[in-house]
Amino acid sequence: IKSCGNHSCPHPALHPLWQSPLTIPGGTRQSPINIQWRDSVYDPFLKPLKISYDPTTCLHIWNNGYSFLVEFDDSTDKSIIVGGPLENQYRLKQFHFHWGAINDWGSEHTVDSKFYPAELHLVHWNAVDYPSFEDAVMEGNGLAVIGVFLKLGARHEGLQTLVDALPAVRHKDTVIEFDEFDPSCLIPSCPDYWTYAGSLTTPPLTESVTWIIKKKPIEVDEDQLEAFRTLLFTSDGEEERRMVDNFRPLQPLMNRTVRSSFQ
Ligand SMILES: NS(=O)(=O)N=C1NCCCN1
Ligand SMILES: [Zn+2]
Repeated sequence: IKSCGNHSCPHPALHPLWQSPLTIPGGTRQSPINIQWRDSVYDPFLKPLKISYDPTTCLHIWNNGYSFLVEFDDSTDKSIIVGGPLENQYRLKQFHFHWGAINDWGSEHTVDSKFYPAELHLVHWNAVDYPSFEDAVMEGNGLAVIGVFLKLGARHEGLQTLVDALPAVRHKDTVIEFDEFDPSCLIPSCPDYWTYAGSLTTPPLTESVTWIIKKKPIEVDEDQLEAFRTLLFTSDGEEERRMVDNFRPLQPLMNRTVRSSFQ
């Protein structure tokens, strides 16, 4: 995607960078969506989600010009999730965040039309059926993304390890080694989640994601959210553009039902 040039940016949801021309033409299962709590359907056959991450699979943290992401060695089944709505196990590839310029918005999914100030995505791929992440990205059951909402509250000690590394990846395409991090510290212990069939929310926007959205948010403090907002979309030497409002507009639900794991 080209940078959006230097026009004044309208409301983030209208920002051309995230606008519909990039939606897969004829898309019937695009993400993100608004989760209307009362329209979600309790499914008693949904299993608890089982998460087992090995912190030694953590590789590096980098700024890819959309977000900052922590990438994992996905050459083995050391860091996986299984259960929940999933038919088999999925390998952790990376996690990243989406956030706003201010605390009134920033998440990609909304709950009863409420935005959270940020949202964490843990991206996994189906290594049982497909040989690589790149292959899985093209398949309807190729990916599973856990979404966790961030709300303003107490400081999150696990997140602080990440926040402390952000100045080193301030510019697009900067990377630092990052190891021994267990992202399960960022996932609420409450087992409740919603799940639905959707898509990636950044290119290639493919309709390959089983979304698992945790009902309970994690709490982070104002300084930690502000640290996200010190990152840049731009490379070193370019005119600085703050990395904020990196969330895609809500997409139509169309013929989909959101299931809940709880009553
Ligand atoms: N925000 S998202 O849906 O996770 N989008 C992604 N696009 C590229 C691969 C990883 N994830
Ligand atoms: Zn994301």
